[in-house]
Parts: sequence; structure tokens; C-alpha cells
Amino acid sequence: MALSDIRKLLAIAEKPSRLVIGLMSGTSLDGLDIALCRISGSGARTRAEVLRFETTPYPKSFKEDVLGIFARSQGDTEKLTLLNEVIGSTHAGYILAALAKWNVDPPAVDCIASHGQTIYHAPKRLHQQENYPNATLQIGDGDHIAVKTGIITLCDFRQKHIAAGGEGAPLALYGDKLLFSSAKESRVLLNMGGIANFTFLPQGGNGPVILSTDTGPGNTLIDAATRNYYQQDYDAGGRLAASGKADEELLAALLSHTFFEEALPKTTGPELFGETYLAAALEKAGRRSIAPQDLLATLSRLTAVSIANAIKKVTGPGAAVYVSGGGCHNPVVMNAIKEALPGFAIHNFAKLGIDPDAKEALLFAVLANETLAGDPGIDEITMGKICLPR
Ligand SMILES: Nc1ncnc2c1ncn2[C@@H]1O[C@H](COP(=O)(O)OP(=O)(O)OP(=O)(O)O)[C@@H](O)[C@H]1O
Ligand SMILES: CC(=O)N[C@H]1[C@@H]2OC[C@@H](O2)[C@@H](O)[C@@H]1O[C@H](C)C(=O)O
Repeated sequence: MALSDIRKLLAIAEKPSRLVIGLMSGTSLDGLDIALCRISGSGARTRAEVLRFETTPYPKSFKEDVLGIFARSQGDTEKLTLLNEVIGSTHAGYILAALAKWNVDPPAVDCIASHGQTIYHAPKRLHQQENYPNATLQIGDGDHIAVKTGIITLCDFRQKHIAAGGEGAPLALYGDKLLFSSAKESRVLLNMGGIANFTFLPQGGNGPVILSTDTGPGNTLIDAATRNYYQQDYDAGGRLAASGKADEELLAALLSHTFFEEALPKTTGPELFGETYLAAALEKAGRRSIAPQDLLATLSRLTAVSIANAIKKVTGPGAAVYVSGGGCHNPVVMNAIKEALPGFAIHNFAKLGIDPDAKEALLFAVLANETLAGDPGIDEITMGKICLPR
């Protein structure tokens, strides 16, 4: 790193506030979430605002390309290598287009926080190979983003978490705690993307019980079934599920997977909650065939019930649940969550002043802010690798 780069990083760190682009491309593979954020301070004094947000949808061919190597235990290493570059360059193009649309000059942006695309998530609980540790892989290298946009880019946030003993996820814990802790109420911050996860923030902020965990499927199985039976990307408005009836025996078989019994916190992905898992449950429930709309109704209930069961393990009624992620637009899932959590107040994340679709991208912007300007305490770590534009 040249001395001038070190000076530039220092100057960014010492600013009272920073303009940070947070990027998230999640397990749903619907598109790239781009959040332009103004972040001031750091640590407990962090303040963040989403100034602009958009999801740039992936073209069908791009999505199919990535699906070819996504969440597969065996596959095409050449394609993996090619897509590492392609995803980085594609994301850079989307960022430049968004900035042009928003009339923001790229040099005005202090840094980009890029999650990349998770290709495979392999906590030990999933791979169960004695001599291998927790592992996870996000591709779309940050150097391509930095060079093509001219903006310092932080990427690959999950490796440090694993190096420090974690599973590489959920990282939501850190930003959630800094931005959304409340002295007035206990909060559950639920995100329903492809996979669902939540952070529990007990009233009053810190405490040993604060945790962030995956709960199992969010939209991933619903999306896969909708693609399979209806050739659509997702069950818009939950309309297909609403036309069916949940199958209780299949639901019980789906919920009997040992993942749901394991202690919290834990992480998972579409590697587990995919075709094989569904086929095993259909077999167990004796369903050789099922009407597609009934399958969707059952999978929507599975999402809701598995989320509710996990939330009830950490907190009782009275906690306020704030929901973000694409699943909050599915009324069938949302109503099933309300039904499964009587006594809980369920809100859209917008009630906390943040667009529910922008929340995860904002969280990565906050992680980058901590890495550049934070002051990690003894037990805390900074995450993300710094990629320079030249
Ligand atoms: N109007 C809608 N009706 C029903 N479902 C919707 C709607 N809009 C979005 N979704 C669901 O939300 C999904 C996208 O959610 P999101 O972008 O939060 O996921 P992600 O960030 O890719 O996943 P993860 O958080 O697991 O990484 C879509 O694939 C779809 O299932
Ligand atoms: C390995 C990986 O990409 N995990 C994602 C995924 O999507 C939701 C859930 O599974 C969560 O654990 C995580 O993302 C969020 C942003 C997190 O780390 O908090």
C-alpha cells in the first residue's frame, strides 16, 4: 500500500461522517441491493441514514449462470473462477449506473462495502467432516469493483468472523446492535431473504443474551417451487400459496429435520434447505405427489412456523418484531407469522425508519464504517478486506 493510500484511508477515518455504499447480493439471487448511506461516528455513537436505494435486478442469463455453481457441493471450478471476476465487474457497472442516476459523482463516495455473492456456505454442522473447519465462500472480488469504480472497496467480510471462531454468519448482529438497540423495548429484528435470520436485542442494549441466528428457510424453498411449477421467480403477493391449503403431515415432516432442534445461534443456507431436504420430507410424509399450490402453502407455513419457534426460544410475548427482507412483501407468510406469534407486536422495518429492502446493504456499510473508523474493544473484531483502486 502506498503512503498516499494510507493517508487517504486515515483522512476517511477521521471525517465526522462518511458516504458509504453498502451492497448485498443474497441467497435469493434476485439482484444487487445498492444503498447509498451517510454514516457518522462509529461504535455506540454510529448514526446512519439511507440516502438512496435500489435493487438492480439480475438478467435471466446472469442468474442462470450463477445458479449453475450456487449451493452445489460439487461443480464447475472453471465457472467459479470466471464468475469471481464477472460478478465483481457486473456489480461495479451497476454501482456506476446507480450513481449516475442519482447524480452522485463517484469520487464523492468514501468507500464501498461489498458482500459479494455467497456461493457455498459450509459450517461444520453442515459438512460434518472431522478435519475441516467452518467455511464459507463469497465471490465477486472487491479489486474489480475498486478498479472499475475508482472507489476504495471493502469486501469478503465473513472470513474474519470464521478466523475468529464464528460460522461466518449472521453478521447482522454487529450493525443491528449499534443501530437498533432500544432502552424502551426488547426487539427482534427479523430478516426474511432466501434464508431467514433474526437478531434479538433485549431491552436496554447490551447483555449476554443478545444474539443473531439463522432460523432456516425464508423464501428459498418457496422460490424454488414457484420456479419449478410455475416458471416464475417468486410467489408474488403469496397469491399462489393463498390458493392452496397447507398439508399438516408434510409440514410436520419438514419441521422434523434436526437443524430445527440444534441450539441457537446457528447458520444454514440453501445447501441444506434445497431439493434433497424437500424430497426426504415428501417421502417421510408419504406424499408422492402434491398439488403445487398446496406445496407452496405448506412451504410458506414452514417459513413462518420455524421462524416463530426460534423466536420463542429466546424471548416471550411482548417483544417487538421488526421485519425486513423480501419476505415482508408476502402477506401469506406475514399472516402466518402473526398467527404463530400471538402476543408479539409485528411491524414492518420501515417503522424504524429504514426501507426493509435496504436493511442488509446498510448493515454492510456499517461494518465497513467500523473497520475504517471504529475502535474495536477487546472481544470485537473488524471485518472486510480493503481493496484499493490503483
Ligand atoms: N412482492 C413479493 N411477494 C412475495 N415475495 C416477495 C415479493 N418481493 C420479494 N419477495 C421475496 O423476497 C425474495 C428476495 O428477498 P431478499 O432480496 O431479501 O433476499 P436475499 O437478500 O437475496 O436473501 P438473504 O437475505 O438470504 O441473503 C424474493 O426472491 C421473493 O421470494
Ligand atoms: C453465508 C451467507 O451468505 N449467509 C447469509 C444468508 O442470508 C441470510 C442468512 O443466510 C444470513 O446468515 C447471512 O446474511 C446476513 C446478511 C448476515 O450475515 O447477517
